[in-house]
Amino acid sequence: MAALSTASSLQSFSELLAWVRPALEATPTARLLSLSLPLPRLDPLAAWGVLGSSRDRHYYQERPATQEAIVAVGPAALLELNGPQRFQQAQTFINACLAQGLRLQAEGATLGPSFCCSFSFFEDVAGTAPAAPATVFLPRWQVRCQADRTVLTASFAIADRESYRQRLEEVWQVYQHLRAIAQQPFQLPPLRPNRWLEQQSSDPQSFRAGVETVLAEIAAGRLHKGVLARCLEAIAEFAIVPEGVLDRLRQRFADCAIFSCGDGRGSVFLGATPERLAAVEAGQLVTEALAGSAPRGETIAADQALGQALQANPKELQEHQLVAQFIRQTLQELGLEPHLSDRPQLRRLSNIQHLHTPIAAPLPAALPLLDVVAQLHPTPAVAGLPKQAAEQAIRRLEPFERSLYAAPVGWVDDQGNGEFLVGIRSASIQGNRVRLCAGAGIVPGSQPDQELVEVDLKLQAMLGALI
Ligand SMILES: C=C(O[C@@H]1C=C(C(=O)O)C=C[C@H]1O)C(=O)O
Repeated sequence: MAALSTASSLQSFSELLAWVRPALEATPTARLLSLSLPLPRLDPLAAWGVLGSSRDRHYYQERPATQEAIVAVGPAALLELNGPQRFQQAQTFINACLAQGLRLQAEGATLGPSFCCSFSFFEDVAGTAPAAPATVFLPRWQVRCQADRTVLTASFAIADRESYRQRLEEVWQVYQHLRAIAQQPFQLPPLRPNRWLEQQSSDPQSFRAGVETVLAEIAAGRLHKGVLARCLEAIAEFAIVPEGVLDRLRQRFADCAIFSCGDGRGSVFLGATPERLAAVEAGQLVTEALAGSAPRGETIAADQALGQALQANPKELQEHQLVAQFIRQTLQELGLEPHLSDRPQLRRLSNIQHLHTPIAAPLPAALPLLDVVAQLHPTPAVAGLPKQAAEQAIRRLEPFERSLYAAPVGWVDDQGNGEFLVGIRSASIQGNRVRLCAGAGIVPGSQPDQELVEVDLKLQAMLGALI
């Protein structure tokens, strides 16, 4: 296991070297070094501009409402994999990296390295899909922001006992650069005006027919709930700038989690999701049921009426309860004791409102977050119930590959803390081409036309933020 030492505030490169060298000498087995240094508060998008760009392999996550963010750029260690054991294999890789790693934290830098992960919706994906079914990487550069602290963590392989000096010089330079930009207000460079040249959505008639088929499967007792999505593809005149999209998303959807995953090969999957699959902090697991939707009203009175109608609508309540019960049961099967209220609250986003039940459970240290993610994904909020029959219906009825849509993206750190989001309200970007998916839950009483309206509302909100 890695040693952990601290250094009081570092003023110069020679102090950094004098701190790291003896620690490395005392740990001859270390193959990876992670170095954490304290920073003043800074804008995560500004930090990204120093560490690299959306063209690099990256994971970006920001919650504007709580001022939490993680910016992770470039791989110091990377694994791409597929198959039914992908969550467990990702955890094995993380354990192996931690076992070979030496982690050093300077005073005030009490946040360690994180491993950033993305998993596709299904365990295997078509050969043409841009994303690997599972990716986990230890970032070369990471800035983590919390309300009370900001920390740079640089990680790199130690090839031999001499070459680390050059890496350390680079770390020192980046550290100085980040400290300097923290003093300045941040603004993205102006983006050139862009426009859509072409837009094409999957056939609305085949979506309606899919909804009818799911309703027939429910009537026949093969399904309790299904979730069907539509896909929209668009081509813009110029390449879409992911940093610009994220900046817009964080302004428009400040109460959501803004995220971006890039494979460093030209594909970026980003979005503003209201849905957290699972998070762990200090031994507490937090998850939620989010299902059941209504539009926002034009006036306060109309909005409240829509919200109250949503909370009293038996069809929406059933759709929601199936999700809450599934999560409760899954956590209980993992030996946990989840707490949740019987009545869902309202979660109001700028364009839509949902039924929402927060769920929490103490999590023993022996149970990693990824084990919980493996059991929860896909919840009936994005797949349906029973899981297997719902997944088969999706494969049969959706005329496109879900890829990363509605799948888990997130991170876990060296202390077992972390967060996985559900990758909805999202888009895949490749240069000037984008692909968006959005879905809706189908239960008895669902109307194909209404589901189509709900899905299109979700698609348009995302499309409008892309250029
Ligand atoms: C599937 C999506 O959203 C899910 C479906 C919802 C619903 O049907 O009411 C609500 C929230 C999400 O759990 C999506 O946005 O694509």
